[in-house]
Amino acid sequence: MMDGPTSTKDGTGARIAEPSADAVLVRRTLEEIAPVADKVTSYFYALLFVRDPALRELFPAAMDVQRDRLLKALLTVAERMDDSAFLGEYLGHLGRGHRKYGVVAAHYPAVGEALIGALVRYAERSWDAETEAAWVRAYTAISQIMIDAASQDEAKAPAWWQAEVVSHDLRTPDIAVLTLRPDAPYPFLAGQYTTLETPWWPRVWRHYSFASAPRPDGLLTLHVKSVPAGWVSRALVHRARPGDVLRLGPPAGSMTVDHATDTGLLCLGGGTGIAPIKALVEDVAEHGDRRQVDVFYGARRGHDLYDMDTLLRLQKTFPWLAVHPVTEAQGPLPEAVRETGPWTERDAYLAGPLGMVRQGVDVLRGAGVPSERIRHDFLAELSAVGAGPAAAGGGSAEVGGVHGAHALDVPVEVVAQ
Ligand SMILES: NC(=O)C1=CN([C@@H]2O[C@H](COP(=O)(O)OP(=O)(O)OC[C@H]3O[C@@H](n4cnc5c(N)ncnc54)[C@H](O)[C@@H]3O)[C@@H](O)[C@H]2O)C=CC1
Repeated sequence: MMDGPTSTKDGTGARIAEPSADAVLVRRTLEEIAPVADKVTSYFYALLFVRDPALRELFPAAMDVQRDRLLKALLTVAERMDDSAFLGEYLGHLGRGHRKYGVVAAHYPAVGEALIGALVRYAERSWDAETEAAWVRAYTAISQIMIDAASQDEAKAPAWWQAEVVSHDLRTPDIAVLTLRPDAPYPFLAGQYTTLETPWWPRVWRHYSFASAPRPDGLLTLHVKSVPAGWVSRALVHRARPGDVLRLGPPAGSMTVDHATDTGLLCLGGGTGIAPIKALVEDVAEHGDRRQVDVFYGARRGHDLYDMDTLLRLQKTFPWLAVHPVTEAQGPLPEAVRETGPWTERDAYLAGPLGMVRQGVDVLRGAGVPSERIRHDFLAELSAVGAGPAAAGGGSAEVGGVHGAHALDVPVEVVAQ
C-alpha cells in the first residue's frame, strides 16, 4: 500500500496534512513531465500497443480525446493520492466503468509497464530507484482498487446494456430528445448520467445525463445537442432513428437528492444541463417532499430554452416549484442567481457547460452556501491541478462539456489504472 500522510501544525496551530513520501515523489515526476505531457502520452500508447497489440482494439480509432484523459486522470489521482476515501470512490467508478470497454484484470500489468516506461524516458532529471518504487506502489494500489471494484460489480450488473431508440424528437435544429428502452432493467437515481456508444462510432463513448427520474415503464430519456466536431452528438441528433440500438455503460454521478432532509433545492441548468435538473424536480415530486425548489434555466436566447414548456407545466402542477428562465441578454446565469436569494439554506445543484458550473460554484460559495451543499458533475475538473479558465470553456462541448467522470471514462485513460 501507499504510505499514509502525516500532519503538522501551521502558524495558527491548525493541523495541515503533509503529503506522504510516495505522493511527493509521484508529484515531482508529474511536475517534470508536465511541459512534455503530449509526448509522454504518445510514447505511453506507442509502448502499450507495440508490446500488446491486442489492447489497441479496446480504444477508439481516433485517440485525440483519449490522450488528454489519461493525463487528467493521472493528475487527479496524484493530487489526491493520500485521500483514500476519494481514491476508493474515483477509482472504483473507473474500474466499474472500464468493464464496458472489455478491460479485464490481465490488462493492468501491461498498462503499468508502459506507464513506467514512458515516465523513465521523460522524467530523466528526477527519476531514480526510489521514485520508481513509489510509482510501482502507487500503480499497484490504484489498479487493485479498480480490479476489485470491477470484480464486485460483475456479480451485480452487466458490463453494458443495449438500449433501443423508441422515439426521437428534434426540439430545435440541433437538440434532440431521445427515449430509449434498455434490454434489461437499468437501475439509476435521478441526477445521474450514463456513458453511451453509438453503432456509428464504435468505442467512442460520451456522457449524457438522464432527463427524467426512473420511470415505471423503465424507459430512459436523454437530451442531446449536436456540437461542431461532436461525432457522437451529431449522430444522435441527425442520424439516430427509432429502432437503432445504442450501448449504455453503468450509471454514475453523485448529483442526487438527499431525501433524508427537507432542505430546499436551488438548481442551475444551463442549456442541455437542464436535463438532470428536470429529473431532480421529478424526483422531489415523486417523494412528495414539498420542499421549495428554484430552477434557474439559462440559455443564450429565448428560443434556446427548448424545454421551457415542460418546466412551466411542472411549475403549474407543483406549488413548491419556481422556474426562472435567464437568457444572455439578462446577463450570465450565475449572476442572476447572485442577485436573488438568499440561498444559504439550500442544497445547490449545477449542470451545464463547465464554465457555467465553475462560475456558479464561485457565486454560491461567495453568497455563503457551504461547499458540501453544492453538487455538480465536474468534481475532477474543478479540483484538478492547474485547471484554469482555459480548461473551463474551450473545445467542443462534446469533448469538454460533460461531467467530471469524463476525464476518467475511457479505457485505460488512467493507466494509472
Ligand atoms: N450534468 C451536467 O453537468 C450536464 C452538462 N451538460 C453540458 O452542458 C453544456 C450545454 O451546452 P449548451 O446547451 O450549448 O449550453 P450553452 O453554451 O448554450 O450555455 C447554456 C447556459 O450556460 C451559460 N454559460 C455558458 N458558458 C458559460 C461560462 N463560461 N460562464 C458562465 N455561464 C456560461 C450561458 O450563458 C447559458 O445561460 C454541454 O457542454 C453539455 O455537455 C449537459 C447535460 C448535463
